[in-house]
Amino acid sequence: PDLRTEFLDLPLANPLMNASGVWCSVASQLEALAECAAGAMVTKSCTLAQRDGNPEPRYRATPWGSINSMGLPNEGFPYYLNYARCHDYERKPLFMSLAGLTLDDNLTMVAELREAVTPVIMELNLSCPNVPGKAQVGYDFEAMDTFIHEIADAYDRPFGVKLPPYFDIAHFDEAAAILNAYPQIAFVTCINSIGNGLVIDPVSETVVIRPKDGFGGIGGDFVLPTALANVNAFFRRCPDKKIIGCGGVRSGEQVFLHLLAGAALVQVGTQLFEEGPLIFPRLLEELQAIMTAKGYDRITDFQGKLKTL
Ligand SMILES: O=C(O)c1[nH]c(=O)[nH]c(=O)c1I
Repeated sequence: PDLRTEFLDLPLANPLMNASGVWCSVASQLEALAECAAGAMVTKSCTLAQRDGNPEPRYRATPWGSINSMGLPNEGFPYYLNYARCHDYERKPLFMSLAGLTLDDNLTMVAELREAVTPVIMELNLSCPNVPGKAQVGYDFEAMDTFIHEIADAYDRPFGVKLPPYFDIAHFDEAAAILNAYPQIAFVTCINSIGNGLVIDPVSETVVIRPKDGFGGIGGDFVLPTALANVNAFFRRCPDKKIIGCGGVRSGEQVFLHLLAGAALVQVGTQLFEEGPLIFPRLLEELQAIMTAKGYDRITDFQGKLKTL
């Protein structure tokens, strides 16, 4: 079967990529992603200045997924802009994730990104749940509208937003209404981690990560139904936009489900953290096996064709 696809008029070898934050914080990791089998890649969300992030331990894998409260550690915007300038775009598209701590910081980064002659695709992260004292924009619809309005004005190209999971139909409706008011938003990445879960070790009777009394974003198997719901909810509500699926992918089957639910591309987070970039050839093989078994020759044969009862 043919796994080739395209995104914003760019050809991709396949619809897979990393989730922002995983295996993409420093040049050595970015170079590994550039060389691996994934069809695209994205950088760690960055702030204007370098950040150490939260105290460790701040990430833990569990049998059903992961919990993290990294706290937005990153090398700072100039570092990732420099990588974007050096990236080989013939090899695969590069997305750059921005997560400024304030609207002004985002506007400063966006203005500089606009001046930089690079075909990088901006993914605006509105959903970081782990910066103490910063409520995430994705759950404040007024702030979300303002952020997007100002950033769309300051930027001259299509871009996307990384959203948190929503759980109420009224919130899907309200968030989609905001996004649909901005044609410049070409894609929506659903979902970021499910914020502020709590993993407790029954033996030590202790939380498993240090920051925020053990509260952190949940990823992995546990979030798959919520991820698929958010992908499909925005796929139905934003017909003029692409949806990038993220959440709960550990095998070809979940890639297939995200594509069926309407995803154009599929990001891998927790399982990439655990397995490394060699997960991508495995996921591609497993996806191809599923397509062969079902008689699908290409992604468009089933993409977005989820059936209801
Ligand atoms: O704690 C983090 O760095 C982090 N962790 C997440 O789970 N999602 C995010 O968007 C971010 I910026």
